[in-house]
Amino acid sequence: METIKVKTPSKSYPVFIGRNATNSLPEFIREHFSQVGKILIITDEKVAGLHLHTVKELLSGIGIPILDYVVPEGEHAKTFDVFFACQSYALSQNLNRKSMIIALGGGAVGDLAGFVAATFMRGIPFIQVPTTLLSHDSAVGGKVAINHPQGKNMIGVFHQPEAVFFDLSFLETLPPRELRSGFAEVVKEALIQDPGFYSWLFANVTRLDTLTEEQLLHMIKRGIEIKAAIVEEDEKETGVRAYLNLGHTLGHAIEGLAGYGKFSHGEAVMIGTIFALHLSRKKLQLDIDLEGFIDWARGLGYETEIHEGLNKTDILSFMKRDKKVISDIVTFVLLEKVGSPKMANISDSEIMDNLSVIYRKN
Ligand SMILES: NC(=O)c1ccc[n+]([C@@H]2O[C@H](COP(=O)([O-])OP(=O)(O)OC[C@H]3O[C@@H](n4cnc5c(N)ncnc54)[C@H](O)[C@@H]3O)[C@@H](O)[C@H]2O)c1
Ligand SMILES: O=C(O)C(=O)C[C@@H](O)[C@H](O)[C@H](O)COP(=O)(O)O
Ligand SMILES: [Zn+2]
Repeated sequence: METIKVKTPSKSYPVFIGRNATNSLPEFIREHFSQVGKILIITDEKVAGLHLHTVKELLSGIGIPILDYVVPEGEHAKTFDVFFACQSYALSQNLNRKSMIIALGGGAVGDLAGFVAATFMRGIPFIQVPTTLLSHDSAVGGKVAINHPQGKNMIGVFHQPEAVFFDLSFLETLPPRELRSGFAEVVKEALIQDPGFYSWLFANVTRLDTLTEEQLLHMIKRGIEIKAAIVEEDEKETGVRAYLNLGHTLGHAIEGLAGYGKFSHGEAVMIGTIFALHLSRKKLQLDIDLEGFIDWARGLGYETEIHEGLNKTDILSFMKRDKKVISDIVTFVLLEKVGSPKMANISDSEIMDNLSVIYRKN
């Protein structure tokens, strides 16, 4: 099993990665959280059917009552109503400040359960047990949130987990579309920080359905190392952490405007990344074979364009509420080189002019 240590000003914690990494969860809780009175596992309907019994079985011998609360899948979990229902359930089961939450699922579950943990009685500990490729990104770094109809992750806090157990065996049940969604965040991490890793991905990953466990482990580990290093330097996003938002300015707008679920998070981020690469070429003379990148993305099954139903004016208005906006100017993460990101203010008219590159031509 691989272990990566994350050290932020508010908390240091381990990330365990490997097949059956969750086998070490009972021992970790016994060793570090023996005083915990109750554990609440928050998971979604799909993951509950697939993996909840395994985790509950593992924890059955630790002598702490284990409860579970099952929420809807995907972005449907990141709503105020579901958040409130989790709090109500926790109160009805007499959880208190000596309780702990386990987030079992993908990024949506992790974001929701982490926010429930951060706010229940002003904050209790939680452990991330990610089950998607994407959640190598979401489980690390402590951004936890729910959505508002006006934007993604608008209501949230920073609340670091006590540990992350990334069990590769859970990925075996992941549908191809979810693998694709997660791979977009791997590409993002490579683009912002590691040209060698990016070249490796570009040369070696031409299909997502034939990835070996060794390849998956490599990309999850390297992705987490990159994320952890950035979060260690800037836990609360006052500076470099914003680089992890490459592709997200437009990505969040596409996700939100199309209706959550139409594009998965990673699918939308991939289109946002293509737009950011296009702007980077134009504004910062980024030397990249963008057409080759787009062909690669298409070959992996990504949509690389959007249709007229998502109109430019709505996209711009949505992006005006992005958390990186400064004095009403939309700020994008661009690249000077692969591995060298830079923040850039882009005027509304420039955004409108350039958005045409991501519209379907016929
Ligand atoms: N906090 C952060 O730093 C951060 C980083 C990246 C993304 N995010 C958020 O994460 C979310 C996207 O993450 P995600 O794609 O993992 O979300 P998700 O939790 O919605 O999972 C995607 C789908 O896969 C299913 N699933 C999960 N694990 C499975 C498994 N092992 N086998 C079969 N099906 C499984 C889920 O039920 C769901 O339908 C978005 O809300 C995004 O905003 C947060
Ligand atoms: O950890 C971060 O910082 C990120 O930006 C990671 C992103 O992949 C993730 O989607 C995050 O939730 C976006 O945050 P937001 O602040 O733009 O809502
Ligand atoms: Zn993301």
